[in-house]
Amino acid sequence: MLTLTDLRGRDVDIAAILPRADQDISATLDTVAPLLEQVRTGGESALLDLSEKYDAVRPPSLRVPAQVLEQALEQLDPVVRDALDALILRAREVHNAQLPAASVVSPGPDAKITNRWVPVQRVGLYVPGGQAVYPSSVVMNVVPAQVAGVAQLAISSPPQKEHGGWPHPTILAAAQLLGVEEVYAVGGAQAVGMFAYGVRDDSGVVVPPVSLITGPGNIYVATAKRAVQGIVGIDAEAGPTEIMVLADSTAPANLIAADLVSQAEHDELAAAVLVTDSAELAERVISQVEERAAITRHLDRVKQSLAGRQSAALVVDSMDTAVEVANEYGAEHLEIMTEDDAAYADRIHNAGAVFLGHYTPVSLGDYCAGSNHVLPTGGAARYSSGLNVTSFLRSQQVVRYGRDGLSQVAGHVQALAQAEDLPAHGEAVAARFQ
Ligand SMILES: NC(=O)c1ccc[n+]([C@@H]2O[C@H](COP(=O)([O-])OP(=O)(O)OC[C@H]3O[C@@H](n4cnc5c(N)ncnc54)[C@H](O)[C@@H]3O)[C@@H](O)[C@H]2O)c1
Ligand SMILES: N[C@H](CO)Cc1c[nH]c[nH+]1
Ligand SMILES: [Zn+2]
Repeated sequence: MLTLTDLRGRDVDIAAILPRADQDISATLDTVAPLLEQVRTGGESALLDLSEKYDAVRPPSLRVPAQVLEQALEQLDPVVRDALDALILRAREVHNAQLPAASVVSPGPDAKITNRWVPVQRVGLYVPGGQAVYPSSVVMNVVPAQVAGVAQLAISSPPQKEHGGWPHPTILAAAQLLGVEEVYAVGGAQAVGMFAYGVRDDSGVVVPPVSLITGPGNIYVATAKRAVQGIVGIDAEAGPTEIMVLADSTAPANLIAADLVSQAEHDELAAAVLVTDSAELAERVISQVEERAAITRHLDRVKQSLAGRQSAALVVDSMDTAVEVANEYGAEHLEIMTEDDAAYADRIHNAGAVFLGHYTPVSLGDYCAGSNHVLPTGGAARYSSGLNVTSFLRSQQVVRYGRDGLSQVAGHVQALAQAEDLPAHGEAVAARFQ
């Protein structure tokens, strides 16, 4: 199932041997582009047709009525409600601390630059719901958006045949718990298209377009987000889940196996990777993974994920090489289980989030650590962050110089305008003193 790749003694190009799925975003663009075009040109009826095709149900309407949201919360299992309350509390505390402060700088006399943080006005939050149910992703999207001060939040999640064509009731209950009233029963690439282009009919706007789309999803969702980037902003490409465990010979094989299987159950395309300098540990992990995978509830998905090209146990010459591999891979989640986790963590540049020690499994971060579980995948952790409060803010500079302030630098502006052969720039300054 999980294959051992022994790289010891081999002089390899690390980037070339990294385990990655065959079906990535580039390979999926051809499938997703026509769906987006169908939504752009066909509006509401196209969205309903696509739900029928991909979710096997035509929802009663795009928007979920208020009473359906209210009823979902009323009927929510109290144990799940307690868990959601606990998650919301921790997530709010963590995300409140991320709010950046404004700065005011006077770089000279009679000169002031204010750097302020302005929330995006309207955002579309995607909550997955194809193979599993993700109320936790409601919280992970909504809490940072609310802390940032976003005025309009809209959620979209796939319609469910067993629930009358509405998104799963636990997702609706989580939305209601957080006070989000605008919820749509649309999934996949079509939901991304709906948010990006908006929907109009003869009587006017049905769904206003958003400025930013955030949230996780499968390969179709992540691909659609890449495709609409530029029309709208996106948080990051947060596609099929990845876990990499960086471990030395001191690590417990049973816990590593449990964590690899835990993330493999998300999706056939999920990636579970171990990188270690201990062949003996790798062999023990592989055998424990096999035992667990054989009896786990979603064994078909798990087996496909572990057998796919994206999953592997990599054995390398040294822990230095293991760190190099981890940085080159840029995992969504990187667990570190070594004799000195903090020291290894200091050497990690590229990872969506880092989980240290035996008591910090990724599934804790998925649900209740307080950290955000919407994280970049496919190597995007090299340049993107996990979802956070600043994902919903823009830095905006407000500039004010007075007459004295401008006169101090007028000569420099003239000199640079001449040097760039843009004399009208200099003349605009000179005009103030004529
Ligand atoms: N990176 C992160 O932060 C993060 C967090 C949570 C979950 N995830 C990932 O989210 C994903 C959830 O996936 P899911 O499938 O359960 O739900 P989903 O809501 O992401 O996807 C379901 C939608 O996919 C579309 N779809 C399915 N098959 C299709 C096809 N052949 N062609 C076009 N569209 C198709 C359908 O429209 C359906 O509504 C998993 O991959 C999981 O690993 C990632
Ligand atoms: N592991 C996922 C992030 O890739 C998040 C999640 C939600 N529910 C369970 N897990
Ligand atoms: Zn998970």
